[in-house]
Amino acid sequence: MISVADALKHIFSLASPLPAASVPISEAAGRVLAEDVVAVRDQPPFAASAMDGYAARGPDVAPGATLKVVGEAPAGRMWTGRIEAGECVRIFTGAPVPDGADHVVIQEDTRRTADEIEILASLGDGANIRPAGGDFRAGDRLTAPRRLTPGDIALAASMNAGTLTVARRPAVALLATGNELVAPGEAPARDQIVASNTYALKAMFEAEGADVSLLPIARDTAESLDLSVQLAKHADLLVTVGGVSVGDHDLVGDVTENLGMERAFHKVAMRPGKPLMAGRLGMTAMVGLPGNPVSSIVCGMLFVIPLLRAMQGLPKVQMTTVARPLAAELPANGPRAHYMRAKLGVDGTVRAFPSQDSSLLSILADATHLIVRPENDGPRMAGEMVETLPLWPGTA
Ligand SMILES: Nc1nc2c(c(=O)[nH]1)N[C@H]1C(S)=C(S)[C@@H](COP(=O)(O)OP(=O)(O)OC[C@H]3O[C@@H](n4cnc5c(N)ncnc54)[C@H](O)[C@@H]3O)O[C@H]1N2
Ligand code: MOO
Repeated sequence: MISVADALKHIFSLASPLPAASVPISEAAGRVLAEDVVAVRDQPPFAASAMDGYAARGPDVAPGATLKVVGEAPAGRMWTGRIEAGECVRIFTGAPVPDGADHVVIQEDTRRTADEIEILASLGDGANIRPAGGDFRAGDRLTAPRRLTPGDIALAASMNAGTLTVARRPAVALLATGNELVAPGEAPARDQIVASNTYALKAMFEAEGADVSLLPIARDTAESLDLSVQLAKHADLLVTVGGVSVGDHDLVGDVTENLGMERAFHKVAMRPGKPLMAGRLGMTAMVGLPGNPVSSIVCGMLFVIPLLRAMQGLPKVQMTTVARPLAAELPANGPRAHYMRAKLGVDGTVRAFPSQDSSLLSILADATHLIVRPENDGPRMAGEMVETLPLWPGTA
């Protein structure tokens, strides 16, 4: 059995970064940027008014002063004259500030008559002008690689990028295996259960930018598995669920090896997830997740998500953990790293659920975090800091 860190190294060696593609900016959120976006002009491109009011010259701006209104500058239509002493221009938020002006007096601080304004005693001390290039300059970059957040998209749009170069979405074929499984909504026989894992995994991988196709459930026969694996031939990644342990009906390893899989490893010193397997089948990377629902979801999170990120050009790093205090003591851990379902309390502590059986989805759904116990970690007291992984980012 290898360690979680070594298993992840092997998994990364299965990944080659996918080629880049160009997408309209309106479709780019959540994709991984493959090429820097470079600003072609300053933003704002001109000194712009930050308020609705009157643009004027600094020395003229004083309570009690009277200024002649000589023009109007709405956003999108600049006033091209030059403001002289004793003059002002009616201006609106976002409009270019006319030459000669270095102040915008907000309209609340003025009294307007037909073609004059009087500046009131309430005058504030702000110039209310956004300098040219105050946001970014021509040549500034939004650097790749990065997963594009809505904020990045707004910045790239502002840099005038109509299309962005992003990594192609990894094509993932997801395959549940087992005679006992039916799809949700179907009628299970008395000795059957409903497949659950692949639906969670599909959601997790899609949230990482993958294009996931759910293959029909394979039966525990070499023929059925063989056929299903063939269906995944054009995928970048095949993720199987179940059939990787040592039972007579656990055929995923044998079938994929007969089809030419170069195995990277089988079995990892972790709980849940011990029978994890990975390798390469031709051009397709393959990860064989254990069948128990929690095992597959934990392994999907620890290994497949970092792999999908690496395929999209992001750094090859493990999932980021956060240290949090324990709500209650934990006994010493054994020789396998343990990923314990836990709940974050309002006081910021994490409490492990008493049962950690890897079949219990009710506990997984109630959990917010996994507590990461390293191999042979000693007993831990309440209040001690432990590393945690958020289970469902974006929901807490
Ligand atoms: N003698 C041993 N038996 C087992 C070992 C072992 O080391 N020695 N390891 C155990 C561990 S740990 C795990 S995890 C499981 C994993 O085995 P498989 O990957 O071969 O998974 P299956 O046997 O096919 O299924 C296990 C369990 O999960 C249910 N399952 C499978 N797929 C799904 C699905 N898509 N949705 C919901 N539930 C699923 C399946 O019905 C079984 O109950 O092996 C242990 N055994
Ligand atoms: O470690 Mo297996 O992954 O529980 O149930």
